[in-house]
Amino acid sequence: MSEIVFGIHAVQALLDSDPQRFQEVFILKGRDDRRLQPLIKALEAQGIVIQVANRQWLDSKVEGAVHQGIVARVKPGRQYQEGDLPDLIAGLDQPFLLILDGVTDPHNLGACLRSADAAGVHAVIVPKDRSAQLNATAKKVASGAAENVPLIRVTNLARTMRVLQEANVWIVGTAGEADHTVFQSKMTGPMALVMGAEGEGMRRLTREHCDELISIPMAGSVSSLNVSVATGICLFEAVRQRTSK
Ligand SMILES: C[S@@+](CC[C@H](N)C(=O)[O-])C[C@H]1O[C@@H](n2cnc3c(N)ncnc32)[C@H](O)[C@@H]1O
Repeated sequence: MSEIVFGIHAVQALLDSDPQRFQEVFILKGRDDRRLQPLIKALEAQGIVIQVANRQWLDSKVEGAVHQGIVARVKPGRQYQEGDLPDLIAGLDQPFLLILDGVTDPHNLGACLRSADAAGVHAVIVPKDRSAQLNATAKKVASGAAENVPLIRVTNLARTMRVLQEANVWIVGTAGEADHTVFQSKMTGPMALVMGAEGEGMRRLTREHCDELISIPMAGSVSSLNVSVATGICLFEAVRQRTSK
């Protein structure tokens, strides 16, 4: 079994975090740019096999995404299971979690993972039957974050939310119409932020299981933000609060 990782940042991030996972790397024939060269050198220094491939072959490996002239075949990373969640939380002082209730676009999943990683989120939770796959595109957009942040797929999201609440995790849902804004919310303790689907937002049951609903104030004519943008705003407001003395 192997997975594909592509793009300069994603390959670099995996090399930094877990070089043992590389099986082989393919670079575009004739590609000789300044951004790729240091990465090739670093890969070679780790003894990783590098081969040259033509554009058509590389394109065929990445589902039409932009590979920036580099595609790696790697061993699968650690897969987290639903049963890992209680242990993961138990080991944390102040759990900081992100729940994506129905984000189905791999670009959005990747962008949310990237923001989650940057914000120091301990795990991202998604419903098994209602989420984008962590495919090559999501990993590329995540820019290495997919290798770092545990992604946990759960069968019944409402049940998982109850488990989190029993562990004293405060669950903050997001909805454009909520009266309380993200800037008024207190996000300093153990918490899980819940984001909704691209089209319909959070499901009714998910919404009902939230302890609090917050909105991001919208000043213009558009009624909502892209889910990954909204994720970044809410996570970093939480980071601001959690890190200010
Ligand atoms: C494109 S929006 C969904 C819009 C949907 N029509 C709704 O009413 O929720 C996707 C997700 O991004 C987040 N989001 C976008 N704009 C937001 C805002 N102004 N306030 C809070 N959350 C927002 C929410 O998590 C939402 O479920």
